[in-house]
Amino acid sequence: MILKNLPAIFEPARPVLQRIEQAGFEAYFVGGCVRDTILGDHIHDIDIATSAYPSEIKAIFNRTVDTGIEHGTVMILDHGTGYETTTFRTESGYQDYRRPDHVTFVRSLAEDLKRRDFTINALALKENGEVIDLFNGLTDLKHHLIRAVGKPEERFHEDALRMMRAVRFASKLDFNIDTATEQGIKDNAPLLAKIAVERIRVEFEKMLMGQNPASGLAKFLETGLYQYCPGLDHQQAKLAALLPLSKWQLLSDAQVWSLMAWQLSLSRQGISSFLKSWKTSNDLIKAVQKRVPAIQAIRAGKVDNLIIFKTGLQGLLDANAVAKVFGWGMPEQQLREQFAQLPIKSANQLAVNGGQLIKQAGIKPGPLLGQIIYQLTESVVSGELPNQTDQLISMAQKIAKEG
Ligand SMILES: Nc1ccn([C@@H]2O[C@H](COP(=O)(O)OP(=O)(O)OP(=O)(O)O)[C@@H](O)[C@H]2O)c(=O)n1
Ligand SMILES: [Mg+2]
Repeated sequence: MILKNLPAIFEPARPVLQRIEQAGFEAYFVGGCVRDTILGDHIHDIDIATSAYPSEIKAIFNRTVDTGIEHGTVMILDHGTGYETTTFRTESGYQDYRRPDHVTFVRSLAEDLKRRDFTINALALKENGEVIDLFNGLTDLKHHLIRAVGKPEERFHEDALRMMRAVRFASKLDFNIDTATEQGIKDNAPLLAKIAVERIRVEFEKMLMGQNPASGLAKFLETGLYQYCPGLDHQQAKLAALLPLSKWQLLSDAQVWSLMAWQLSLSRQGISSFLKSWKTSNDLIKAVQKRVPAIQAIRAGKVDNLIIFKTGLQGLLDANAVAKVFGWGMPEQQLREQFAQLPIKSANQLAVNGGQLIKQAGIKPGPLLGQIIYQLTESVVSGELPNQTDQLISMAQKIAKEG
């Protein structure tokens, strides 16, 4: 197969490959960028593989950075753009199911491609548009099939994360998984326990943000992979309840994890421990804790000023995206308008601050001050009280007297 017009992203990289070839070596675009070009999908980055050793690449180009030289990766800097180039390699060992004990540089493209995960990811593209397809990746692309290169078990023993990649691609591309490959995942699913949770998390998130997340999730359940993921091992029934829902379109990790927290009925504390077991950031934990009550409000048709204020616009839109999965979504424009009409949109817009309450309302610093500010904020947000300094101060004095 020859691709006549390569997407624009390849153009500036072509001279880089040409220079490697002129120096007597081979160089190809490889991996996801070739797959996505043939599918006509968006390409987010370009990977280059070459027969030249790192030292040889560094001799050809003036400006390079050693980004992963022990694995054969060197970044070539060309007109302000960096191109990651990796020497063809074979790997051996894999005693821990996640990284090779030895990386050996080789001169043969075939040797390099045969240690890649799936046939659709083992295509190579020459600078002139010629596609090298040694494992029938093109046929599998046409038939929408994810198939391991060679023996599935060997590929999954080399890197157990590839089992998660299979279900991620099934969702992302809306592809099926070849029967032998799927059997390989079932047989080797327990090896996922060897993989760092951060790496699993990336694949899990991408799975739920794909074109057909319900299909990816179904395979994640059928193969038993879920049993080796934090907090999901006993949740088959709740996860399976998501499968009949068809209107998924999640766009961010906050949305993905809010859906999980909602579906698993997690409390505020439960969200924190669940997400800590997935090693997410604290910001994400806070974001999910904000979004779950908003999902509840949307579902109940009780989206009042207070919940809008507490959740914030982005949080509301995320909660609504999750609610949509269940068919409860509100028109986005309505949420935007309700937010726009809030008397104040953040706590610092309150017409009085702690210092003023101490000086002008005679309130002592301490927990009561915090409570008063909270009550004033609530009254202003809900429209009971205008956001005017004098009115807020007299209200504060009244609360202090009564409290
Ligand atoms: N566990 C892995 C990870 C990657 N690869 C190979 O390295 C390429 C690049 O990896 P990566 O960028 O992680 O995945 P892509 O397939 O490019 O998908 P995307 O970047 O779109 O997520 C893959 O296509 C595949 O050939 C592999 O064989 N095994
Ligand atoms: Mg990639």
